[in-house]
Amino acid sequence: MLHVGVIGCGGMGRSHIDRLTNRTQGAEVVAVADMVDALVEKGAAIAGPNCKKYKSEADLINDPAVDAVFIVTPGFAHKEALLMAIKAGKRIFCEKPLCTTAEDCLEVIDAEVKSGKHLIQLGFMRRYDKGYNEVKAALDSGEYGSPLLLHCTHRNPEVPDSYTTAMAVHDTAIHEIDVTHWLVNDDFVSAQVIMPKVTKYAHTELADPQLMILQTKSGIVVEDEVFVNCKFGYDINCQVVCEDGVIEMPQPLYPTYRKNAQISQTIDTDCFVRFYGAYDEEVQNWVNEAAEGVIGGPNAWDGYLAAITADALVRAQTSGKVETITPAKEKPAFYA
Ligand SMILES: NC(=O)C1=CN([C@@H]2O[C@H](COP(=O)(O)OP(=O)(O)OC[C@H]3O[C@@H](n4cnc5c(N)ncnc54)[C@H](O)[C@@H]3O)[C@@H](O)[C@H]2O)C=CC1
Ligand SMILES: O=C1[C@@H](O)[C@H](O)[C@@H](O)[C@H](O)[C@H]1O
Repeated sequence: MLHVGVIGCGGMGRSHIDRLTNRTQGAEVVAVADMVDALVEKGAAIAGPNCKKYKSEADLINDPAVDAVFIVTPGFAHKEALLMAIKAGKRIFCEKPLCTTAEDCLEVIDAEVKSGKHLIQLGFMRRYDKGYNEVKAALDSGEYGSPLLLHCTHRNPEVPDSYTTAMAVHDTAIHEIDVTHWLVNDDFVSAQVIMPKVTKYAHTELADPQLMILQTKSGIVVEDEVFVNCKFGYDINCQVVCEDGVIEMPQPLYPTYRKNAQISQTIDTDCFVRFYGAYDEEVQNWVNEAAEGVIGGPNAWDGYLAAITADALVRAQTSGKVETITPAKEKPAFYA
């Protein structure tokens, strides 16, 4: 049994506590931590009566009863917890993003490499989604030829007032940055953002929607419409245009209804429902792989590549220019 401590008992943290407790084999949440007492209580209540409660993440990480930690705090708080958990030699599942700056990601990478152990998996759950995996299998079969162009949409019904223009990149498009680089197995070299007319539903400071354009080393173009006040639902699409055909990611299966001369079908309204199966799959895999001491999913280097791509997109939001993406160092052999 893998004894897990979960840091951060907000929306995503409680979702992972429930997943680890009720839908994952081979793991038990033995401790939770949050700065807010009421949230510690809520998180522990999901895990059960034996769960330890901490206010300090350091105390949870250094508890010898904790074999592995889940870091589910906001991105800006990840670095400190990651460095502490690496130092303690704990297996880590860290929600996206790895860190909010590329420099911080490199510091974490250096610490992991120095530890000599593969410890960190990142919460890029789309790599575990059935639909994306079907697209990947079709691409890898070679039957459709080389991918040339990807059309993606990432639409959320709404966002809180605290959501900023840069978060459209760091918090939202970061999923397409990772999953499309994984789908086509190529790294991004340039980034551009086009700002259309702003929706009347965006709060005053927010540019919404945004069209983000990325290009890979081999020339593949990914265009991603990020629209976080679309109002109608949580709508994720991905279409890959290849030399010998087009592959479109399937949508979740819901019945279609015919009434009053119209056809209708349900659209999910949040990521928790849309990617329910993917979150369960990523966590079960991470637990299974703990026995072998390997990290099979997205690792810290993937987190760094996503961070430098995100940084270029954020620069492009204000410059209006095509920004280049250059890693500050070669991929360490450790991540080969
Ligand atoms: N993979 C996915 O689709 C999703 C991932 N996320 C990620 O999950 C993480 C958490 O997001 P939410 O739960 O939505 O945020 P949230 O703000 O609801 O919860 C974060 C919690 O962390 C606590 N916290 C902050 N710093 C702390 C510290 N140093 N020690 C202990 N507790 C601390 C806060 O008190 C808060 O309760 C973020 O990295 C976010 O990007 C969130 C939603 C979906
Ligand atoms: O990760 C997530 C949120 O943090 C983010 O705010 C949303 O835009 C994404 O759709 C969701 O998957």
